[in-house]
Amino acid sequence: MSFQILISDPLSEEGIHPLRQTDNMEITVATGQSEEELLSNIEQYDALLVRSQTQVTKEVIQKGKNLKVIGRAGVGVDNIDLDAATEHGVIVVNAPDGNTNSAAEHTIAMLMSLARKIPQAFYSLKQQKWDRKSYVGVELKGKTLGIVGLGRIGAEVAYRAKGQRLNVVAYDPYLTEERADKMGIQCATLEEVLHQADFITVHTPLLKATKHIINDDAFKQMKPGVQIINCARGGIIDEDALYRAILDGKVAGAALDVFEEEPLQNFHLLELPEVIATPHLGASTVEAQENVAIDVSHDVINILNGGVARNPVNLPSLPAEVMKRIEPYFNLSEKLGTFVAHIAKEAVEEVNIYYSGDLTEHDVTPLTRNTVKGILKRFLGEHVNDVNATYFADKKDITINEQKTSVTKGFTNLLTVEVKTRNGFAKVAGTLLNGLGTRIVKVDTYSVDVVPTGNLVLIRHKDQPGAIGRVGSLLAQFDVNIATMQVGRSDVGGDAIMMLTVDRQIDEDVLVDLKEVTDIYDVTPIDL
Ligand SMILES: NC(=O)c1ccc[n+]([C@@H]2O[C@H](COP(=O)([O-])OP(=O)(O)OC[C@H]3O[C@@H](n4cnc5c(N)ncnc54)[C@H](O)[C@@H]3O)[C@@H](O)[C@H]2O)c1
Ligand SMILES: O=C(O)[C@H](O)COP(=O)(O)O
Repeated sequence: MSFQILISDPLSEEGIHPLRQTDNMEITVATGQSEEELLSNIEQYDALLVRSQTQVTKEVIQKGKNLKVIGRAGVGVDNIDLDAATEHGVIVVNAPDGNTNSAAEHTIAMLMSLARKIPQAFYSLKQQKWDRKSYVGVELKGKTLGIVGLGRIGAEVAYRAKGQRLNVVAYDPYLTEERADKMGIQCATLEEVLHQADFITVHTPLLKATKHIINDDAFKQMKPGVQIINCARGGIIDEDALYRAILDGKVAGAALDVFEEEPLQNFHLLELPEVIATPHLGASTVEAQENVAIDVSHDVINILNGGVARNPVNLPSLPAEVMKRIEPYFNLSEKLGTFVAHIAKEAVEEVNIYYSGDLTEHDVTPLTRNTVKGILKRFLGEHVNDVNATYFADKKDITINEQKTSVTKGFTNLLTVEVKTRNGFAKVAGTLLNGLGTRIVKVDTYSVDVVPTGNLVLIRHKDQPGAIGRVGSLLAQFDVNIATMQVGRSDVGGDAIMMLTVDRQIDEDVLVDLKEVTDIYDVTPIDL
C-alpha cells in the first residue's frame, strides 16, 4: 500500500530524507498554496506536513477525506484546527524538541540587539551616517530578565541569560521552587515578574489563557524603561497595548519575531524606532529545520504504517518503556471491545473496563481508548480510531470507567470489559497467554478459551442432550465448517453457551435457521 504525502511549507530536504527513503511514501512538495488550492487537492493525501504558514482549517480537514496524519515540523500548532482533526480522527504530531536551541539563541540575539540598539545603529550606518550619540545602550549584567513560560525554550533562555550575568525571575504555573533553585533562578508570580524585570521575554504557547497576557494592565505594572521580547507567538502580547506603552515612554524597546497577523500586514509598530523585528526566524537555522523535519518524518512513517507516534499532539503520549509494556495488549483490548459490542446488541450507555495484574502498574489509557474504539466501530463504522474514539463516546454520552486491581484470578493479566445497555449488562474478559497469544477467557459468567480472531458465533441455549449435535448438523447442511467449539453452562439443564469458530461468515439464511433450532435462545455472529 502506498501513501500520498503533501508538504505544503518549506521543509529541509535533508530532514525529509527518511520519508523519501521509505518505499511506500509518494511525496508532493507544493509550498505557498492558497487555502482554495489546498482545499481543491487535499482529498488525495494521506498525510500533510506543514510549518506555521499553512492554515490547516476545519474545512481543509473536512475535505481531507483520506488524511490520517498532520505533521507540524516545529512546535506551535496554533495554525491547525486540533478539534476538527480530533473529530475526524486525524492524528496531529509535532516536533517539540528540534528547534528549542535555535529559538533560545534567537531570543538571546534579540535581547542583546535590543539592549545595544544594534539594528538601529546598523541601519543608520547603512544610510552613511556616523551617529554615536543616538545608540547608547544598557548593560545586561546585574539587570533582571523576566521570563513568562519556562518550558523548553524558556529554560534554555534562562541558562543562557545567566551566562550574561542577568538575574532571572520566571513565572510558569508548572514551575516549582525546587526546580527554580536548581536552575539558579527565582520562581515568581506573573505580577512579581512584571514588577521586577528590566527585560521581559515570553515563551508560552498561544492559548486562550495566554492571549494578550501582556496587555495594558500588565504594562502598567512594569518598571519604566522595561524592554520586551516576543520570540514565541504573536498575540501573547497585545500589539496595540505595546504601541501605546512605547508612545507613553513606559516601554523603552521591543524585539519581535512573531506577530498577531503573519505575514505582517500592519507595520505601525515597526515605524517606531524603539522596535526591532525579524520575520518569524526563531527556528530558521539549518540545524533546527533538519531536526524538526526528521522528527515529523519518522512519526508520519510510523503512523501510516500502523505504528505508534512519538510526539502526538491530540493524543496523550506515554514514555517509551510504558508503551512497550502495554503494546502487546492493544490488539486484545480492541477485540474485547468489538466482541462485547456484538453480544450487547443494543446501544452502549456505559463501559466498565477492569484491569488486573501487573499491567495495573502502568498508565493503561491507550488500552481503554482502544477498547472504546472496538466498541464504537461496531456502531459507527471504520472511521472511529484512536484519536476520535473518546471524543465520540463523549458525544454519545457514554460513560467510561476504568478500574484497576492487582488480584488476577490465575492470569498474569486480565482485561474485563463490561457494557451496560438498556437491556442490562454484557461482559467479556481476555488475556495474553505467554507464547500462545491472545485469548477470550470469559463470556458473561461462562469460562471459555477462544482465540479472538475470525468468524465466531455465540449461541445461547438450554443445556439439553442433542442441542450441540443439532447445531453441528445444521451448520454442516449449509457447508459451514466448525473449527473450534467451547461449551459452558451455569447448571445442569440450565442456561448454557456455545462459542464456535467457523471457517466462513454466517449468512442471514443460516442465522435464521439456527435460531429455529430446538433449545436455542439466541445466536450472535461476531467478526473479529
Ligand atoms: N519564533 C519561533 O520561530 C519559535 C520557535 C520555536 C517555538 N516557538 C514558540 O515558543 C513557544 C514555547 O515553545 P516551547 O517549546 O518552549 O514550549 P513548551 O511547551 O516547552 O513551554 C511552554 C511553557 O509555557 C507554560 N505556560 C502555559 N501557559 C502559561 C501561562 N498562562 N503563563 C505562564 N506560562 C505558561 C507551560 O507551562 C510551559 O512550561 C511556543 O509558542 C512555540 O510555538 C517559536
Ligand atoms: O512553533 C514553532 O516551532 C516556530 O514558531 C517555528 O515556526 P516555523 O516552522 O514556521 O519557522
